[in-house]
Amino acid sequence: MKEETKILVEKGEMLPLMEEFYTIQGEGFHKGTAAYFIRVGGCDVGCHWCDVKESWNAELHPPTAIENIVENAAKHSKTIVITGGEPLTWDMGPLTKMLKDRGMQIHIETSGAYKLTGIWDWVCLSPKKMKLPTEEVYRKADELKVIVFNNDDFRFAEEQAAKVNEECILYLQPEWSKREKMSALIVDYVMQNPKWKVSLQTHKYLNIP
Ligand SMILES: C[S@@+](CC[C@H](N)C(=O)[O-])C[C@H]1O[C@@H](n2cnc3c(N)ncnc32)[C@H](O)[C@@H]1O
Ligand SMILES: Nc1nc2[nH]cc(C(=O)O)c2c(=O)[nH]1
Ligand code: SF4
Ligand SMILES: [Mg+2]
Repeated sequence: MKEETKILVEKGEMLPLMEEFYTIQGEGFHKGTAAYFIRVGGCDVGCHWCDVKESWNAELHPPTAIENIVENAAKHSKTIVITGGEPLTWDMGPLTKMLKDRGMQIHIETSGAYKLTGIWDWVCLSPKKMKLPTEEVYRKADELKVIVFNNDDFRFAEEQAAKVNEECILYLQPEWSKREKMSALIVDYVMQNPKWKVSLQTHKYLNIP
């Protein structure tokens, strides 16, 4: 990478862009809502069941000027979801400011493992055992979305729920490869513990991105 590009990426003025697509938010509180997704490359959290491992290596994704990202997004939707990879690997300040200046609603999908940068209308925190969220993101999370891969994830979910703010909406989402077994367990758990709600990856059932 050219030195010049590296500096712009460090400042958050260019970002390694994996893909961008207009679709329906499949998960969590805003499921069913049309939104433009910006998927930024780079993540070293290392979830073994991650459904987008191609995003991990930032070097495989072209550094892209945020002006170009914003221009494309503006053509499609007022609701923007920034995901990855782990978007908080990078300084989200410049991108989110530019999107806000264009009057957009901006949501983030994050593990919360790194410093929370950027201006957000909605923070979806999906904590991971290997790299726990920062204290700030627990305070700012609008929804907590815990992925359930095995029984221990119910314990982990309660531990994480104890750390988020009072208004945060609590979701349990089955890990996709275990969806049959875990969906049944989640249904029972939510009926026993109704502060939780079920979240499914509805876009996968709809066969959309
Ligand atoms: C691919 S991640 C990218 C954003 C960020 N790194 C994170 O983990 O929140 C987007 C969302 O998909 C969830 N996810 C990833 N792989 C999954 C799987 N196999 N089954 C269910 N949810 C999954 C993550 O927990 C997260 O909520
Ligand atoms: N439709 C759709 N909804 C999503 N919600 C969160 C996603 C993500 O990968 O961050 C995602 C995704 O990849 N597609
Ligand atoms: S934190 Fe997100 S992108 Fe990174 S490995 Fe885990 S699910 Fe995948
Ligand atoms: Mg996804």
